[in-house]
Amino acid sequence: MTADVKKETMGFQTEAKQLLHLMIHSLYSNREIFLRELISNASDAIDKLRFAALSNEALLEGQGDYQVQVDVDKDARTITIADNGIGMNRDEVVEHLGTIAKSGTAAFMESLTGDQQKDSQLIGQFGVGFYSAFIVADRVEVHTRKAGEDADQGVVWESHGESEFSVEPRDKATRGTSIMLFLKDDCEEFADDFRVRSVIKKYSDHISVPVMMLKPAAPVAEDAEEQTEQPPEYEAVNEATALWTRSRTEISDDEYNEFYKHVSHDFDEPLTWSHNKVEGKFDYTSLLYIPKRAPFDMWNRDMARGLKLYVQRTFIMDDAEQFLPLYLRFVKGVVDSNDLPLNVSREILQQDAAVESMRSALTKRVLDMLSKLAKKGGDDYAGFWKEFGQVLKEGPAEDFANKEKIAGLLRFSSTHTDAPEQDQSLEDYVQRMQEDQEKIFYVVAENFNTAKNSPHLEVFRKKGIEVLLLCDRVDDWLMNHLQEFDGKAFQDVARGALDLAADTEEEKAEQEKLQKESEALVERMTKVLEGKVAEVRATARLTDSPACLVVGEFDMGAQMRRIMEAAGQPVPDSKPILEINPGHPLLEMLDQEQDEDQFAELSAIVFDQANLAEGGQLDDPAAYVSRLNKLLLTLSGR
Ligand SMILES: Nc1ncnc2c1ncn2[C@@H]1O[C@H](COP(=O)(O)OP(=O)(O)OP(=O)(O)O)[C@@H](O)[C@H]1O
Repeated sequence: MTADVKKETMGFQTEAKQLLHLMIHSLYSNREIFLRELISNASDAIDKLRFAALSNEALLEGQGDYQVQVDVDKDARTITIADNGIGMNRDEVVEHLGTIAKSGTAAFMESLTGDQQKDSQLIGQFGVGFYSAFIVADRVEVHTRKAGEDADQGVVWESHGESEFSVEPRDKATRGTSIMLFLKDDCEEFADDFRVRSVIKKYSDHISVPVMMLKPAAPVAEDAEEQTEQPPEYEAVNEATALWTRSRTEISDDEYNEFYKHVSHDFDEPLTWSHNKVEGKFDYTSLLYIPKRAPFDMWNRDMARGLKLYVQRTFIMDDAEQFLPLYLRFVKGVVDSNDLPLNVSREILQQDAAVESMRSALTKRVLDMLSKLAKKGGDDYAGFWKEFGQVLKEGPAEDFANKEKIAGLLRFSSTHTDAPEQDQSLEDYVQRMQEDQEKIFYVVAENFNTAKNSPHLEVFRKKGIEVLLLCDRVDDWLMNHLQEFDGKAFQDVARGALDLAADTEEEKAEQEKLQKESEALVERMTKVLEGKVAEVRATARLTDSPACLVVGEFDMGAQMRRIMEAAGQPVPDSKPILEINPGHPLLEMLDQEQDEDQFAELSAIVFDQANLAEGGQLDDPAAYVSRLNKLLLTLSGR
């Protein structure tokens, strides 16, 4: 049987085809990155073998020197990247090189705009990987064989990067993967030894395995009588020590940046990083990065998250999620422990006391790194907040111990600026607090405008007291877990009775008078609104609006109630309190109304409007419209 008979041609998965096409076009101006991607994959494959060999030495086939070898052939216009890593069997080749296994790929494809510049950033963030070979090559041949298997289990995968690829068996004596790129006409620079060396140096210096290239031939002496054939000699082109093991002072920003791209598969540079060696009870090194941009799948529950775990410089696993809490899931990097056993598994990590203590130290590190970024000023922290603020807001609920620290990192919009940008810190707020103000006030609403124009703010605006304007979905939940900051309690302005310490004695007396005078009105309204409200009471918190709704001190906030209802969750049955502004002409009119039916109608309108003003939904909107229409008609006397 000839090899041809076993050759099979297959089609790329639709998403893979789209990605290939887009990548070739949008990344062309940055095409040298294909080398970084292929060397990064080769190094990952070696890491995987090194780990597998810990429990099965036979996989090494007696050859434990790991390396990546890069060969160029100017005449044939090819470049070959070969590794002696884990390799792939036939099924793996088809799966890994013919499909994209990442969850959310289809949604990602839909988010592409067709605008080259924007798309190239998105694609970078998605991770370009193996397919980047087709930016420079019009034909790619992958010859691979899984470590530990026989030579006749070798496979060749080949494609022109259009819609199809083929696979066929071919013997391979050595384990690992060799990728040969047949370069496009205008990419022959990548068959040039000097050019390739400089690209490797630039992108792959930090890779811990040596990347070998043929040593330039020594000049042959003219009087040499007979030229003897020397076996080709290879030399390492990169530094080949794991970057995090080197001392901070020796590492340049460029090297940190490139290493980030290797561990994160991000195309962009990181926002900041923190590199630390810890000695003492536990010995470990960590290198943690904050990305500039949120990954496309940050809200996907199955997104890959966590750090790359090494034990004594041996790669153990990707996405070790036990080292950081969920609300810091955007952090990328490496942790290398000297204490954990080499055969550590995910299950062991979950129960290990050393891991627990590393997790709390690493969490502090990240929070400190963010505080530093925030203190530095400039746009960096604002950029961070825009991308990851929503995730950080999950923090106080998840991480009780660091609540105060996280609170210091939060940013809000507030009546101080009245703008939707979330750029005010609690520290700023506290500094601006009035002399006898004891609480930090906030309002939560569906959206920014509803928050900003909330009737609950009227008295605060009048008195010049700042209120935080919250309108993100997580906000009600966040505030349930944030009781205080800097010793000052938080107070929802739409919850419970309003007690402003800033009120003067005169104002307090005035309020009491108001309560007394409106007793009759309150009683009448309570009667006609029975079943709809828990209570009706007069308030001094309104200046322009006739009424507003307030939730009881211990009841669920209105926003939380709406979210839970939308999610089909049962919500406890609690009724709002209607607070009225007796000085408002509408209420004065109501007070004068003798006709009890008319009084009931008007009261119902006041109640429904208070609900609408805070972004609520009416129980019976049609009844509201009909009441209002009846009222409008009386205007024209019909
Ligand atoms: N040199 C190699 N040796 C062994 N397996 C490889 C090699 N190169 C690629 N693979 C396999 O193919 C898969 C797909 O590679 P690809 O580079 O497209 O994506 P990735 O490395 O998983 O992530 P990213 O797209 O973010 O780089 C890899 O996960 C790996 O399983």
